[in-house]
Amino acid sequence: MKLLVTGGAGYVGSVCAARLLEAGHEVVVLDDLSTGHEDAVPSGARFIRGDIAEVIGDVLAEGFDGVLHFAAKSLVGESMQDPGKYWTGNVLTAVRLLDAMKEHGTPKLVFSSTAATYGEPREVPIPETAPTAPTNTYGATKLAIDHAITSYAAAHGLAATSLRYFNVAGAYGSIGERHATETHLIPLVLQVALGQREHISIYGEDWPTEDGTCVRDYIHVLDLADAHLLALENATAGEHRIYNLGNGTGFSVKQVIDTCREVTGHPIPAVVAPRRAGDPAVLVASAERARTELGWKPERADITGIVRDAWEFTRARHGA
Ligand SMILES: NC(=O)c1ccc[n+]([C@@H]2O[C@H](COP(=O)([O-])OP(=O)(O)OC[C@H]3O[C@@H](n4cnc5c(N)ncnc54)[C@H](O)[C@@H]3O)[C@@H](O)[C@H]2O)c1
Ligand SMILES: O=c1ccn([C@@H]2O[C@H](COP(=O)(O)OP(=O)(O)O[C@H]3O[C@H](CO)[C@H](O)[C@H](O)[C@H]3O)[C@@H](O)[C@H]2O)c(=O)[nH]1
Repeated sequence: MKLLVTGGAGYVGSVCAARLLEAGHEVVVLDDLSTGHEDAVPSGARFIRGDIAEVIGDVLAEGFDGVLHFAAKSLVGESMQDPGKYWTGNVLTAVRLLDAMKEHGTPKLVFSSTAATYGEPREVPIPETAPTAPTNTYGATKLAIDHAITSYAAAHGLAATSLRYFNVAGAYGSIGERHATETHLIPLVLQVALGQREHISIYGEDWPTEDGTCVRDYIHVLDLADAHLLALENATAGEHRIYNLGNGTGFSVKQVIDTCREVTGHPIPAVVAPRRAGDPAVLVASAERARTELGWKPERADITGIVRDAWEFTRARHGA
């Protein structure tokens, strides 16, 4: 297939672009480099630098079999302080993309949705049938896009899939997570091991969990990439399917820090800090639907392996 990967200079998009190329697809990456890096775009992909909202019509006019839409603003805190950036950057941009796909007859879409569409869970593990009540603007914009996709699929015959990622982690060789503004736990802990940070702050030790720290479902970015390939293969015209992607196992913040200590051999000082606003205590996915309908099976669920891949990537980038 000839595929457009928006956000293919970012963390998840660049890993997925590399895997799509390996699977024999033709890949064009569209990215404005607002948070991405040109050198993360895999060498076999054609790179177009531009803002989707401005150039998507011209780009899709050349004819594509599908779009994988990773591009987004995705900082939860920023989304609360500057919501306009998220409603414009995420929702308006996605509607422009959907209109251009309709105009140029692009048949398939895979969209990066998020666990943040559910908000505070009422049941754990979280199935796709759980109520969607986002607790932050980022999640609200992703949910709005999911709704837009549902109606475009029904009205215009789009074959669409939303993949709701839980906590993406790990790396694929030299491609990994390097956000200029890093908020994610594992890369921050690894910065301590590198000596770039003195300690890691644990956001709350009084949560209703076994060790008092928040529990999350960490999914290897390569397992995520596999799900994108399966979603492309299994999509049906006129349908919008939604799948949660996680391992179904939760790890606490303390367990993650301990794993990082074990993998890096660094003591990694940790300091207990106040809770971070908007954090649910436990987020764990039920990915049963992806398993049964897509035949997806995460192969790299082991947290030590996930951290090891992230550490190898981080160490190699910093020559440590
Ligand atoms: N990383 C996670 O844990 C996680 C979890 C759930 C969902 N997601 C979603 O997955 C996707 C990828 O996340 P990531 O961590 O790789 O983020 P990222 O910031 O590394 O990548 C996003 C990419 O999109 C590009 N971009 C943003 N707006 C654009 C625009 N208007 N036009 C063109 N390019 C644009 C950026 O330059 C960047 O390269 C996002 O949609 C995010 O919301 C990520
Ligand atoms: O310095 C830190 C950073 C994080 N945490 C904790 O570590 C856990 C994981 O935090 P991340 O920021 O790595 O990830 P989130 O669970 O907040 O975010 C993930 O889930 C969100 C949905 O809630 C979004 O989808 C987001 O993109 C995705 O990365 C949370 O309990 C957080 O409080 C710390 O204790 N200290």
